[in-house]
Amino acid sequence: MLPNTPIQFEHVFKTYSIDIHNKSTALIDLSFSVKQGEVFGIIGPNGAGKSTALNILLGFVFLDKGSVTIAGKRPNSTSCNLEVGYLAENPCLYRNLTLTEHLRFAGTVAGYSSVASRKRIEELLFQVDLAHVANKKIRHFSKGMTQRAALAYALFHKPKILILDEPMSGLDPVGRKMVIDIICDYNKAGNTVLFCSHILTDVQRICDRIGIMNKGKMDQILNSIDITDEKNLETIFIQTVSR
Ligand SMILES: Nc1ncnc2c1ncn2[C@@H]1O[C@H](COP(=O)(O)OP(=O)(O)OP(=O)(O)O)[C@@H](O)[C@H]1O
Repeated sequence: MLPNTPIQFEHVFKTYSIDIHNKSTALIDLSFSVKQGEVFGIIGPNGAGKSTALNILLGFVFLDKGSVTIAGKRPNSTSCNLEVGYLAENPCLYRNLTLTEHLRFAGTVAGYSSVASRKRIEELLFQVDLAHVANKKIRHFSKGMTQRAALAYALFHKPKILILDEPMSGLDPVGRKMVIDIICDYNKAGNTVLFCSHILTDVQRICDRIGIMNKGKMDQILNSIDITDEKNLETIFIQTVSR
């Protein structure tokens, strides 16, 4: 069972050292939480600290001060990794392996038997609509197909929490819709989603709550239900980041 607050940032600070004299401040007192079963979208201008926040949550980057929990545990602990799926902005799949080979590997890592793994692969190929290219090498995939393949890989172990960095970037409208539908289906099954994106239309369409990050902190959190249309979100965004 996941806690009611599967993701929590409390007063998180992060500064990168660029060289011996220069530092770059990414997060300044970042606090927010994501509730069980919601889709939470983070938007914000370039350099606001969105990727740094996700990287800390996944344990790729260490925070300087504050605390972060995911699935009630410290980032990157073995028990929390079983609950978490992650899709990077530019997923690193092996160009010379097929999608089936990737998924079989995910099954082995997740401890599935070969029979259970075969069944799960079939389900996922159907879900991401890639059964027809299951045995093609990833290097022959388009950007949209690669994104869906990576999503299948991230979902293999049925994580309760899905983290996505710019999941729709670079996709055409059909590819975007497919990825959005997969995320929405996954959420309807009771799972929690946190993602960051620059595409306000998509954020508006799929999120329960939207956090606007600016200059390393969470400036405000909006309930999607209170935003009448996409223009409205754009206006709030621009007002927030130009303060
Ligand atoms: N590895 C790094 N080394 C040094 N500085 C970094 C590093 N990663 C990020 N930064 C700095 O931290 C700040 C926040 O960057 P971050 O990538 O988290 O922002 P972002 O909101 O994800 O931006 P974008 O929308 O452009 O992806 C920026 O000033 C950036 O230059």
